[in-house]
This record gives sequence, C-alpha cells and structure tokens, in this order.
Amino acid sequence: MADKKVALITGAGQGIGKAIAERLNRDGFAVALLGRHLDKVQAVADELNQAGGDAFAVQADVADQQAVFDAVAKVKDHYGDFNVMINNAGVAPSDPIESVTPEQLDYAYKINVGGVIWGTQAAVKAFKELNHGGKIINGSSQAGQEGNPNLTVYGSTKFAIRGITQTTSKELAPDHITVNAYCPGIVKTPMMEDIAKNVAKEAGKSEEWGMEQFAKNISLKRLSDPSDVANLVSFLASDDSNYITGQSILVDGGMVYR
Ligand SMILES: NC(=O)C1=CN([C@@H]2O[C@H](COP(=O)(O)OP(=O)(O)OC[C@H]3O[C@@H](n4cnc5c(N)ncnc54)[C@H](O)[C@@H]3O)[C@@H](O)[C@H]2O)C=CC1
Ligand SMILES: CC(=O)C(C)=O
Repeated sequence: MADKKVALITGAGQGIGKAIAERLNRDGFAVALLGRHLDKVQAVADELNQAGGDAFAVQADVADQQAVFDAVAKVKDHYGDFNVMINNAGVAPSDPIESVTPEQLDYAYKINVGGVIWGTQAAVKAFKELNHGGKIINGSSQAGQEGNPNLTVYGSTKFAIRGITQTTSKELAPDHITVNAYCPGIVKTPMMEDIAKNVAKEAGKSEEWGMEQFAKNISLKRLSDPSDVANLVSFLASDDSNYITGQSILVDGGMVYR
C-alpha cells in the first residue's frame, strides 16, 4: 500500500489536466497521468519525477471503456492503492447549431460523457477492491451551467456531466465515495485557443476578437490560468471537502452566478 494517496488525472498532457497533476503532486499525492498519447503524458511525468515528485504515465482513450478499466487497474497495481479519480479529459467542438454533424455529436459524447462514465465505473471498481471509499472529480464547465453560443454540442456534454455528478453522488454515497465537479470559465489552454480561433473564423474576425467574446463578462477582468482550476481541484481532492458531494462548483472569475 502506497504511503501517499494516489490520484489519477485524465487528459493530463497539457492545459488544466497538467496543472492539476502538478498541484496534486505538490500537495503530496502520487499522481497517475492518463492521456491518449503516451509520449505526452510521459514527458509531464518525467518533469514531475525529476523535480522530486511521484508520477506515473498511462495511455488510454477515455472513450474506450476497457482501456479505462485497464489503465485504472494498472495504476492500482503500480501504487498498491487508489484514492481520487479526476475525469478531466474533454474535447470542444465549437460550431453554430446549423453545422453540427452526427460524427461531431458522436465524437464529443463518447469522450466527454462516455469518458466520465467509464472513469467513474473503473474508479468505483478499484475503490471497492481496496475496501475503502474515494473521491471522483469531474470536469464540467461554465458552459455546463449557462448556454454559450456556438457550443451546443460541447455545452450539452458539460450539462450532462453535472447530471452524472449529482446522480452518481447519490448512488455512491453508501460506499463512502463522494462525487463533485469543477466548472471553469475561460482558461488559457490549447482548447480555449482553438475555440476562440473557430468562433473568430466563422465571424471573419481575429483570434483576439474570438477570445474577447468569451472574456468580456468576467467580473474579475482577467482570463483564468490553469492553476486557478487546479486550486479548486486540490480542495476537492483533500479531506477538507469530505462533507461535500454532488456539487458542481464554478471557478470562473465571476461569469455565471448561481
Ligand atoms: N480551457 C477552458 O477554458 C475550459 C476547459 N474546460 C474543461 O476542462 C478540461 C480540460 O480542458 P483543457 O485543458 O482546456 O483542454 P486541452 O485540449 O488543452 O487538454 C485536454 C487534454 O485531454 C486529452 N484528451 C482529449 N480527448 C481524450 C481522450 N479521448 N482520451 C484521453 N485523453 C484525451 C487531450 O489530448 C489533451 O491533452 C476539459 O474537460 C474541458 O472541457 C472547462 C471549462 C473551460
Ligand atoms: C471551453 C469552455 O468550457 C468554455 C468556453 O466555457
């Protein structure tokens, strides 16, 4: 049994997932980094290990149920324990409603919604085998709390993740498993840059204009760094959040008020 708690973060090769891995490693967790491309998550794990941390890279596509189960089992075997599952990986098609295709719908739902469901199932199996509870933390979005133009498909997956978070929190409470979600705002990552580019292209404007469309209603008047999101996930992964379950918490600098 590991002397540290073990957290697995999906989509940990860049952006918010990478920031979460760095933060939890600093918090004293052993971190498993899951990504579609092993070289990318391995590079982040190497960085963390060279800095004295404890990181382990695993390859899986979160849309593939068996691959996710295999990855979680591998992490459990590697560390001898498993405590926190962070279903962070996601993709963000950003097109007007009239351009949505069946392929796009299928792709986004299999990764964003399927990935959370398979990640939850695999984590529950591992927690039960280890005879203890655990924490499941899901990546939703402010776009899962409020409709955003051009994000019908993406936003609907993020609304679904809030629903899954509520439902599974009730189902899994008797097993001492909590389930919560984080809802970031406009975070400076490759995903957000792509969205801003697409929306700007559609309108025949610059990428800066695209980002401004999303950023103009932030009360704190700055875009989010991935570390802002990692700060919330650090709390949700810690014992300080033990009495919180079923919640989807906004970390958006004041965009959406609930
Ligand atoms: N950047 C933003 O402004 C916001 C992001 N989010 C959510 O936060 C999460 C992380 O977003 P970012 O870091 O911005 O995105 P990103 O695109 O920069 O990074 C996502 C990572 O997930 C990986 N990934 C994608 N599909 C995968 C799959 N099928 N299997 C395994 N790995 C996969 C990608 O390869 C990439 O490394 C996503 O769920 C996103 O929807 C939520 C609100 C705002
Ligand atoms: C990418 C995302 O989740 C936004 C714009 O809220």
